[in-house]
Amino acid sequence: MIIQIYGIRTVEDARMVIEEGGHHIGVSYGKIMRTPGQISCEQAKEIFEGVQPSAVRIGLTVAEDIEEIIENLVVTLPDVLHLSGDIEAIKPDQIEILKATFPDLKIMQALPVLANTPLEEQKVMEYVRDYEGVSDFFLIDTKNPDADDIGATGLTHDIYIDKAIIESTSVPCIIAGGLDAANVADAIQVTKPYGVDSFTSTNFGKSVPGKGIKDREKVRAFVEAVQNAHSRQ
Ligand SMILES: O=C(O)c1ccccc1NCC(=O)[C@H](O)[C@H](O)COP(=O)(O)O
Repeated sequence: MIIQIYGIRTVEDARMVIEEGGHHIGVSYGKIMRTPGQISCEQAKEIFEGVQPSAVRIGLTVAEDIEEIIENLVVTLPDVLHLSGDIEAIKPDQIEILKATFPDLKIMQALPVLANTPLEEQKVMEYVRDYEGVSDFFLIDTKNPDADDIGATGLTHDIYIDKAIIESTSVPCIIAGGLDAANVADAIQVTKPYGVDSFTSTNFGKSVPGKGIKDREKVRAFVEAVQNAHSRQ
């Protein structure tokens, strides 16, 4: 079971997460500031170089301009590009261009799931069909209906929607959205995902600008909960 931890802003946090059992380290970056926790491309590059090759390095962008995404990728060179902006802004044929430009790059497309909304009233299954041909992974994540980007909400959604998606596609799916040490076992048992993701629940309560935000004790509790749930399967 892959464990992906987001919110990595320093090499120290990246190494700590890997020591505690994380497999994918998630870094939100960009030249143009688009999300509150985003770091620069140069900082992301330093983190990715500092952990190579012991983890899968995930670079997150919410940019909606393909030229901007390419310009940032040239600097950061992650193993996986996580597209977490408005899904309709980057079409599958533009992802083909990214894949042709960076042949070794894998794509993780975030799939937006709205909380408290039945599956039939959401477009997520349509997105699965449209994007499965160009995605190496899906991240099934909670979307705030008022935001363009997907994720980092700390909010759960109906895990039976994740189950339906996972059963409908051959693309490996990582589940996300308000997962924590207390609810992740149930989510694993119901959905049988390729992996699980955490951001909010593994952060310190308060963040200090320029410092790491990941709490070792919370990361450890999350990893232990995932490993225990996985060994019971
Ligand atoms: O990591 C970020 O800063 C970020 C910013 C904007 C959109 C998504 C972002 N992270 C994506 C992730 O994969 C989160 O870990 C995922 O959304 C789960 O977040 P949470 O529900 O807070 O655990």
